[in-house]
Amino acid sequence: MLSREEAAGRVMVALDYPGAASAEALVRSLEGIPCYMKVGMQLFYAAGPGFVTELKARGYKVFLDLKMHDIPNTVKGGANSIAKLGVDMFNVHAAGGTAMMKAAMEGVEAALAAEPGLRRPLVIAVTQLTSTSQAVLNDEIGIDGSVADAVVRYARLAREAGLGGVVASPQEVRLIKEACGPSFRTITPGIRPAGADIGDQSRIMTPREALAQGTDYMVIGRPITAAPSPREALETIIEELM
Ligand SMILES: O=C(O)c1cc(=O)[nH]c(=O)n1[C@@H]1O[C@H](COP(=O)(O)O)[C@@H](O)[C@H]1O
Repeated sequence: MLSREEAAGRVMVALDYPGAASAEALVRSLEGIPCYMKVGMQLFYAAGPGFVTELKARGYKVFLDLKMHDIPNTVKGGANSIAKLGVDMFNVHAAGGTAMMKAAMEGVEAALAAEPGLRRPLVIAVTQLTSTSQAVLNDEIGIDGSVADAVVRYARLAREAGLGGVVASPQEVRLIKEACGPSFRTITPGIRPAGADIGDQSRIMTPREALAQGTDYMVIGRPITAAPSPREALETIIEELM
């Protein structure tokens, strides 16, 4: 059983908006609910780091979702810059390999060494995007085997590189925890309350199902942001988790 506060803390609201004004309106509509805020590419590329530091200054937990995937030296520099923003969590693509993920950790360590007192962010790796189906993985991308196998392989790499968790669908949470241990965090998008539009997601579960799998955090965007009342939609999800 989760308390209301614990349940809210498991939800990461995806602020997928074209600019600061619309994102700010959503943040204001959820005021007082202790959920995580996720800033992704659309908002970050438009509003910049100022929006992130502003959320932190107002006491929000922030997941900066920029999914870095580049050569190790570049990712090290990117991770260094992100760590200096004081975010709680950020991600890279596990497909960049162990050297790239280790470089991300080095970038964080360098930032912490340069600025003692900086918050240590949890660095996580994206495994297989939750929009990727089994058929797309095998027939289009050309990776053989099951999605779950690919996800677990990436999760093991991320753990070996010293990362704290992975992004995957809730359908793979149990296998990830088995392979990497209970304290290795799972962050799961692909969350759809019963009856909600699936949209471009492929590997989905309801909030309650995802929680039952043992997920640590669930990333939820449109089921909240596109609802007539985002606050009511979030409250309903929180109730479902309690
Ligand atoms: O890293 C992510 O957050 C992410 C990884 C992934 O595999 N799938 C995925 O949907 N996401 C993000 O999670 C959010 C899901 O949004 P909705 O589909 O609107 O609930 C979006 O902001 C995506 O960018």
